[in-house]
Amino acid sequence: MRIVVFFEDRVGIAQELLAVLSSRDVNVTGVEVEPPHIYIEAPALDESAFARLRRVQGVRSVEVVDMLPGVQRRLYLQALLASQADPVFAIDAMGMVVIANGAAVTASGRTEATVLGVSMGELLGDADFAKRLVVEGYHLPVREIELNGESFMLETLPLHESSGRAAGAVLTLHAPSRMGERLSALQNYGAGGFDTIVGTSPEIEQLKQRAARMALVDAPLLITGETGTGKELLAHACHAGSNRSTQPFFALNCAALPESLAESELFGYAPGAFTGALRGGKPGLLELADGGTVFLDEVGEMSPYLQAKLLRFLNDGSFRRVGGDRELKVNVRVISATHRPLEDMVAAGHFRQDLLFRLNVLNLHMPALRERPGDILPLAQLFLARACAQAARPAMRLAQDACAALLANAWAGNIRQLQNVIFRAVTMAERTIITADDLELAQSHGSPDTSVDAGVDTLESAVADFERRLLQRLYQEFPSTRRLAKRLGTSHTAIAARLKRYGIGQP
Ligand SMILES: Nc1ncnc2c1ncn2[C@@H]1O[C@H](COP(=O)(O)OP(=O)(O)OP(=O)(O)O)[C@@H](O)[C@H]1O
Repeated sequence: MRIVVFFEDRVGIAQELLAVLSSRDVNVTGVEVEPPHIYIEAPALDESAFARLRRVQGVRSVEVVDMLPGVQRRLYLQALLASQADPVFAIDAMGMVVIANGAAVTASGRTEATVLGVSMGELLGDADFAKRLVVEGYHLPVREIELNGESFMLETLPLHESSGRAAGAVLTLHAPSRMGERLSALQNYGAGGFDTIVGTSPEIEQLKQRAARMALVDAPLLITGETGTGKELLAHACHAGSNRSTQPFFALNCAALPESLAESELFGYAPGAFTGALRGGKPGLLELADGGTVFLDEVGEMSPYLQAKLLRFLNDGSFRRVGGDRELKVNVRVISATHRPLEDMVAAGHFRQDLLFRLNVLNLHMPALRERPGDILPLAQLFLARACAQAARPAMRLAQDACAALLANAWAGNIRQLQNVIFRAVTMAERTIITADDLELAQSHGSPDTSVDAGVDTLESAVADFERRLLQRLYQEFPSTRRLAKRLGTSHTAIAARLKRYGIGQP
């Protein structure tokens, strides 16, 4: 049993409370003092013990609680770390690993026990790592590193004790292809609003005007558009421009999680819902966002079961936590997004028509980048400035041939791809002028599919040609054999052999 005693702050009161318990032979197993509260864990306390504690001078109340706050914070911290898709290490002032999240343990290719306490330099195969950390004040500029044969962009956040003394750092390892995305997320979300949506093309201006009107209507909104066009950014801007702007905004990518995890993330779970669950249960995003907005990305990927549960929530605002029997009601605006044609999915029986009606009360369409070429260079300039700041490089500029190459590219991966191309160019460029050669763009400009049947001799050569172009294109987004193999559902060695055959990614 855990209790919290709320007291008037006076010297010695904590000891007095513990003395009361020890005089009653209560075996106290945990104590946390956070004046004016003391939290106590003990096997069992009867009413008379409660009454006795309440009689101690200065005690205002004694209540039962679910968890000691320190334990709760630790559990939340663990859950927070586990929810991070990117590897995160916390290291001490000597460069030794103190905490590693699940992704970090996996990326290191070791077990948790053999990662903790090991020097980060050893993991990175860089004997001078700790020395450099100290010299640079635990704040290294973003740079590419290798962990267990895979490349990452390393971001360092120094940690200081309250006295100002360096206590170590938190290291986050981002896949190079996602670094630009992260930069933007960090910098845009702080500001919020439609001004964060860069672009002056008539298409985007019109969209922003419509979106600003829709932001104020408190009804579900569906955003359609190709992947990487800025749907999440638009969703956030709609939240920031709504009457809910001071309330929370939470996003869930329905494609990234298996059904059971997506369900508990969204709806939460009740105490004891499953083995390994937090004792007191866990609120889901809908509860946490009460009064605010939940953004459901890739909503077309939701399982039929979750579609039914979401539909029920949209119908009357109520739901149950996983394993819970209590009906909960919250006031949350749902903004969803998809790059899939939901009408076709309805026709094929993969998406519920009634759910589509509910989600699609309002709708906005994000145009692809190639449909608004006027926005390419302003966006490139924005990402260039951000990447230089993040990578601690002097200001850079785009040469004319680089601008021409950017304008001629097909941008199958849209703005996210543009962001990644610029970020890589900044980290790799030797000089402060970025030329077309510094940009890792696929050779074939224009629509990637138009020339598939041109000049085909044999099926074999046509397939090889397709394979080469596919890999060239995907390699920009997944620039490591391991990731590319995962994306294409094949083995690491099969991809490595093909990349070698087509000379992709070779110096
Ligand atoms: N108009 C814009 N101005 C500035 N940054 C943008 C703009 N549009 C998109 N971005 C940035 O491009 C990246 C991709 O955008 P976002 O994640 O919003 O796309 P998405 O359509 O939701 O992608 P997906 O469908 O893959 O989830 C983000 O980092 C975002 O901040």
